[in-house]
Amino acid sequence: MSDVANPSSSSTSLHATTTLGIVGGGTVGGGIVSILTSNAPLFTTMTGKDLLITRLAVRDTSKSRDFITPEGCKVTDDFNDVINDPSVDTIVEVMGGTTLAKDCVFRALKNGKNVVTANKALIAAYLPEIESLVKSVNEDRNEGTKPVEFRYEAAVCGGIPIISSMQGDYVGDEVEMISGIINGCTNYMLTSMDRDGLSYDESLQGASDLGYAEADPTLDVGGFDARSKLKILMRLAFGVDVPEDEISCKGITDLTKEDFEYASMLGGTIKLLGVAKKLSSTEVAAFVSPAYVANDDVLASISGATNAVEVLSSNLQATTYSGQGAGRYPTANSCVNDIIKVCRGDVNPLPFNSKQEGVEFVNDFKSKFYIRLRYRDQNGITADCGRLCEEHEIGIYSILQNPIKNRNDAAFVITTDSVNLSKVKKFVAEVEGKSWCRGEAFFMPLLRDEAM
Ligand SMILES: NC(=O)C1=CN([C@@H]2O[C@H](COP(=O)(O)OP(=O)(O)OC[C@H]3O[C@@H](n4cnc5c(N)ncnc54)[C@H](OP(=O)(O)O)[C@@H]3O)[C@@H](O)[C@H]2O)C=CC1
Ligand SMILES: N[C@@H](CC=O)C(=O)O
Repeated sequence: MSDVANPSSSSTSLHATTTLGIVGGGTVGGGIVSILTSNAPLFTTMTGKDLLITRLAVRDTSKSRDFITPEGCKVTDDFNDVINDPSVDTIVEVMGGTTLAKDCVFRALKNGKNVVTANKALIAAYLPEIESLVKSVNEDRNEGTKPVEFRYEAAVCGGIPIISSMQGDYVGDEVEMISGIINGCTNYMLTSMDRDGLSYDESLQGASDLGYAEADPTLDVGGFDARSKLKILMRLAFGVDVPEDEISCKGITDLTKEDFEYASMLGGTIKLLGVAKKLSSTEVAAFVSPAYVANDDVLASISGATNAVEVLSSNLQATTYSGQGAGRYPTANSCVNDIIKVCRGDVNPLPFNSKQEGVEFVNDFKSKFYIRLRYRDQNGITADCGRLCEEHEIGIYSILQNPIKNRNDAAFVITTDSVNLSKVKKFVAEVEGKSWCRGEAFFMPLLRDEAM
C-alpha cells in the first residue's frame, strides 16, 4: 500500500492511499467503479485510506461506458499498463477468459500486487498454479512486508459470500455434501421457460441483456461455468483438486418442454445443479446436470438469477446460502468486499484452504434417474426397454407417457430406482441403437431421492 498522503484527492485529505487498477470495464467492472466512487467517504473511514482508481483497462477505449470513469483515472487498452504501474497496489481482474486473464493475474502477482478477481474459469483451470504462485511470491517477500493477497469472492455465486464462508466457517467441521443452483444465467432461463413460457432463445437473450450470461454463453448453457464453480467449492470443502473435465457435466441445451411437463407430472420442476459429495474418507463424487427437484424442496422455489447452495456438514448440518448469483451489482459487491479487506490489511494465507492428501475423485455417482426416450411407435417397445433395464440391473420405478400425438415422434419417461450413472449411460447407449429409438435419450438425476 502506498502509505503516503493522497496528493490527488481533495487537497485537504491527509489519508494514506490505496491505488487500484481495474482490468475490465463491463458488467462487473462498471459496477465496481460505481460502488467504490459512490461510497468513497465510508470506505476511507473503514480502511483509513483513500481508495483511488488510477488505471482502467478495457478492450476498446472508444466505446461509451454506462458508468463514470473516476477523475484522474487513466484508461488504456493494454492491461500491461496497469499491471506494470509501480504505483498500483491492487489489480482487480474482471475481463474474464483464461488466456490474457491468466497472463494479467500471474504477472500482477509476480509484480507483488494484490489480486481481486471474479474469474472462476481462470481459477478452475489454474487453481494449483495460482496457489503455488501466491505461496512462492510471499515466501520471497522481505520479512515484515505485508503478504500479497489473492481474493475471489465474486467467482462463485456472484453476490453470495460463499467463498469467505467456506474459507472460515467450517474450520472445525467436516463438509459432507454441497448441492445447489450455482449458475444464475441458466436458472433465469429455466424460470423464464417454465414459468413464463419463453423460448430458449428469448430466455438466453434476456439473461444476456441483464448481464447474467458469460461473454461466451456456451459456458452457462453447457454447464461449464457451474462446473468451474463446483470445482472451486470442492477444493474449499474437501481439500481435493479435481481436473474440471473429469466432473460429469451436462447443460440445459437438451431439455425440452416435455421434460418440464413430465417433471410437473412427478410433482416437481427441473433445475441445473452442481452437486459434490464425500462418499467416504477417501472418495468424493460430483456432477453438474439438470436435475428433477420436487416442489417441496427449497431449490424448487429458487427463481431467476438467484443461486442457492446447501452445505451439509457434521456440526452445522444443513446450511443454505441463497442470493443473487449473477448481475452487475451483486457481483461487484463481492469484489468491493474483497477490495476493502485487502485495503484494511486482512490477511488470508490459505486462499484455497488446505489440501487433503489421499482424497480421490470418483467419476461416477448413484441416484434415482429420469430417462426420456423418443421413439417411432411400434409394438414391443416397453418390453424391449424392460428387458434392457433388467440386463443393465436398472430397477424401473415408474413409466410415464402422455397420450401420443405423433406416432413417428413420441416420447416416454422411465424413472429408475437408485443406480450408478455408469449403468444408466450403458443402458442409454444400447437403447439409442434400437431401430425404434429417435435421436439421443435424455437423462438426469432425481435430487434428494438418494442422490449419490
Ligand atoms: N456478469 C456476471 O454476472 C458475473 C461475471 N463474473 C465474471 O466476471 C468477469 C467479467 O464479467 P463481465 O463483467 O460480465 O464481462 P463483460 O464482457 O461485461 O466485461 C468484460 C470487460 O473486459 C474488457 N476486456 C476484454 N478483453 C480485454 C483485454 N484484452 N484487455 C482489456 N480489457 C478487456 C472488456 O472491454 P470492452 O468493454 O472494451 O469490450 C469489458 O469491459 C468474468 O470473469 C465473469 O466470469 C463473475 C460473476 C458474475
Ligand atoms: N454467468 C454466470 C455469472 C456469474 O457467475 C452465471 O450466470 O452464474
